[in-house]
Amino acid sequence: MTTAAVLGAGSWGTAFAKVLADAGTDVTIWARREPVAAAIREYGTNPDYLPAVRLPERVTATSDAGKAIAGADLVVLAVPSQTLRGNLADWAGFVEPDATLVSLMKGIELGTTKRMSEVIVETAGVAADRVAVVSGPNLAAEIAAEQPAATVVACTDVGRATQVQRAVTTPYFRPYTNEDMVGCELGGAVKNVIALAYGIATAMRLGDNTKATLITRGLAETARLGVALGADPLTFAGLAGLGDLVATCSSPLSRNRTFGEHLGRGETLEQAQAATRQTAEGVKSCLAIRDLARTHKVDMPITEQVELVCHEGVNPRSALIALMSRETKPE
Ligand SMILES: NC(=O)C1=CN([C@@H]2O[C@H](COP(=O)(O)OP(=O)(O)OC[C@H]3O[C@@H](n4cnc5c(N)ncnc54)[C@H](O)[C@@H]3O)[C@@H](O)[C@H]2O)C=CC1
Ligand SMILES: O=C(CO)COP(=O)(O)O
Repeated sequence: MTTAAVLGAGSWGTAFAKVLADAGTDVTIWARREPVAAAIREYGTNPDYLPAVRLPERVTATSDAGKAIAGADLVVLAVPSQTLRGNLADWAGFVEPDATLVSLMKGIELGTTKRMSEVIVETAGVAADRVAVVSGPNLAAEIAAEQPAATVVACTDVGRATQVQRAVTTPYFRPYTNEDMVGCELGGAVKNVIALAYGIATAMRLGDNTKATLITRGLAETARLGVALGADPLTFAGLAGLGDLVATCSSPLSRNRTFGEHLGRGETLEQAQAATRQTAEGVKSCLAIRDLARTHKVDMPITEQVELVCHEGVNPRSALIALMSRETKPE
């Protein structure tokens, strides 16, 4: 019998706790705010993030992270990428010696340009093969509504990947295992940046050819970076690559796409932040991904322009002109 702690009671942490419980795993969610933990315990709902979703009885919650983590076989991390290092420093001492740490996060750390699994290894002081990543086309609200979806569980230890796979297999959630951590994590992080570009294009009323071009060339630059960092190029054709990119770009549920729409309507970063509440990871990660690309001498023109629009106040129309006037080259 597997038990899990889910650290972070946002949309994905909450929906993922439901998946675990529906697969037969006992789950304790850690919520930063006690009223959220109390509502999950008493009413079986998360009023702030997924108010319409009734959580299974196997799900409970606490605002005491130590209580959630102690005894858990799976420690699932579902906080914003940029807060992970600080959070995990407080939590690492509670993690059981053979527990698997599972990252749900889709971001790259600012300053260090590290992937989330690297931050986990460093901060929790665990071997890299104890860390798994779950990534795929998994919009939280759709999963919580039990709309059929698939995902990837990546881990260099195939046994652990299979254990996590088993712990999250339900009639509506179908996980595949994969050993390519780098590819899965980059696919998840970079698609958020491309979804910002897609949202900008949507608000500018650009057509389907433009949007298909953004998806395709966005995937090309993601794969270029991935290959430079040792990923398997085939991963980018899979669920954690193309699958997640298409879901995020095409869905009005995506926070990154929605954030991009605000920018595309001419709002400043501050105005877009004020108008949106949940985590849009691409806004910060675009800086770290741009830095990573420059370090590895990888050309990522869409990411460069998204960063300029987000953080340098560049007008979306100028960004579009810059992309379209680049030197022509073979595909
Ligand atoms: N929502 C979705 O559909 C999906 C999200 N993800 C990824 O999952 C990760 C978590 O995202 P969501 O749950 O969607 O975010 P969210 O914005 O819904 O919730 C974030 C949670 O983190 C908490 N939080 C905020 N600042 C914190 C801090 N300083 N310390 C500790 N906790 C803090 C919030 O209270 C909230 O419970 C992100 O990396 C996201 O990219 C991945 C797949 C699907
Ligand atoms: O990662 C996601 C879907 O797989 C969710 O995307 P957003 O964070 O843009 O909502």
